[in-house]
Amino acid sequence: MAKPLQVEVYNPNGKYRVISTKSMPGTRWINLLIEQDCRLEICTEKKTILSVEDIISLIGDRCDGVIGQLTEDWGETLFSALSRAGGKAFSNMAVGYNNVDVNAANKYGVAVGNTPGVLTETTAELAASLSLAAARRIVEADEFMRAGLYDGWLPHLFVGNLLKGQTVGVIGAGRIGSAYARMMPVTWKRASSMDEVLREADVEAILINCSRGPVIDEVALVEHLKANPMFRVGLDVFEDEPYMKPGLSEMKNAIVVPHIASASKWTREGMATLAALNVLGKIKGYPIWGDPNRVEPFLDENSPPPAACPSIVNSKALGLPVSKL
Ligand SMILES: O=C(O)[C@H](O)CO
Repeated sequence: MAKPLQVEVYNPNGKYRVISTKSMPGTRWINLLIEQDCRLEICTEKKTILSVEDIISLIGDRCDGVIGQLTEDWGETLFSALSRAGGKAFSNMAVGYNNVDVNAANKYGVAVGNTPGVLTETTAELAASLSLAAARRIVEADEFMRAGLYDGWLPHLFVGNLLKGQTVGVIGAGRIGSAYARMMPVTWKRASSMDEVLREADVEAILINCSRGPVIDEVALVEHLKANPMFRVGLDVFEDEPYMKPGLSEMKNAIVVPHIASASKWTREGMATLAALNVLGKIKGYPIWGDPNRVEPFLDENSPPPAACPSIVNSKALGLPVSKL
């Protein structure tokens, strides 16, 4: 029999059993759960990505809710295991939920939470940082310095692109894309189609992806980077994460970072709190918050959070009531 995974247990006599598949930033989310009579088990296994079998063993015979991560495969197998254990609540600690089969969750009556509203500015700041770093070749220049190659100023040394006054093309200008456009030292306007974005944008020579890896064909991108040394890319996410397609890591005109767009302390602690409150709210039978992007009341450390689930993506399918707060 497989060895049980290591867990850290809080409030062992709590009435509701909640699992978090990973340790998450901050402590408020832990306190909120234990104050509301939850026994919290946090998986402390060293491996980065837990398998479906690992999570089944964490769920065990009785489990009221699970807080999971975007690296996990939440499909039919896990939702049926959670349902068999009596659980009706799951939340991703992420705004994206492309790792979740929502239809399978609906089939087993499990609410699926996510964490919008708290990532917008943090993600936009990383996208802006990547744009500026790519335009001004900061990573290449840093590597050059550290390698001891700088032996004096030269007219051609690391010449990049000036962004001021250019037009940036944002494909998918929702909350994050719009915040990014406002941060950039460029002019911007709304376009009506992808073709118009590509026709009008000057910053086409720099491609930034802080959404999900599969929106870019990474093999084609590597070929394009090889053929066009002046084309630059800043990637936070990868087609086959955590792997990069062959050749990408050798490209000097690519900046690659490990999916850290939401990685500010405030945002990550907020995501943990929202994910915990999604699970807690469903366990307690609370209604669903009316506007999932208006999350401030849940994040105010000086007052108790509203008695509501901050964001449940399948609330309509499950017929869950909406909060009047
Ligand atoms: O979906 C999300 O929340 C982000 O990708 C995490 O950084």
